[in-house]
Amino acid sequence: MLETASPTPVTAADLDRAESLIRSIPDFPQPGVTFRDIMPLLADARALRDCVRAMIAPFEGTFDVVAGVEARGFLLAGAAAMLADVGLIPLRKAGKLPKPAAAESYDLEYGTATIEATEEVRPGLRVLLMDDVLATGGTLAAADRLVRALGGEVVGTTALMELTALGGRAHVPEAHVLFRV
Ligand SMILES: O=P(O)(O)OC[C@H]1O[C@H](OP(=O)(O)OP(=O)(O)O)[C@H](O)[C@@H]1O
Ligand SMILES: Nc1ncnc2[nH]cnc12
Repeated sequence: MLETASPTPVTAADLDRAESLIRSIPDFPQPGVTFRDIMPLLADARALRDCVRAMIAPFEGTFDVVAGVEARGFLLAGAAAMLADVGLIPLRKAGKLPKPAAAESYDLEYGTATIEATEEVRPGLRVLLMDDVLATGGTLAAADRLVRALGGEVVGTTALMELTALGGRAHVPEAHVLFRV
């Protein structure tokens, strides 16, 4: 049985506890940005497990792989792939993959970036996209384009938290998120 099918569901209280472990750092990485630091949450076994289970629960049985966006998305996607007993596809920042099959560029809250994927994203592969933060939505929208450009099927998008003031949901309207700040 998959871990996500555990008879003990993740409760609202579990998620409140996990959310309390997200640290807000003012003016990082630049003045005016409040950085939402998930390191305390990741360091807590119960919070990490509860969050990953809740992030993938709505999609159980619908995906062949989890694709995580470098770097923080890797941490959650790796844990999710193990829980769901599926493979992991890292979507890497430009220049890291020796043999990229496709690339997509996008704007960030603080800068611009390009992500790349390998040919392991094959036509018809059912992919669950995963990241820590939905901010402007540029990253997850680019990840969606990237997977589709290689013929993959995006079955869903899941993030730990949404920074609502940045309006990213307009770019990924179906995204499943645990926390809204
Ligand atoms: O919705 P968006 O505006 O696109 O922003 C969200 C992205 O920004 C952060 O990544 P970042 O590029 O800072 O990289 P990191 O994970 O390597 O820290 C975060 O981990 C998301 O991937
Ligand atoms: N404010 C923020 N905090 C943490 N991660 C982010 N990614 C984009 N914006 C972010």
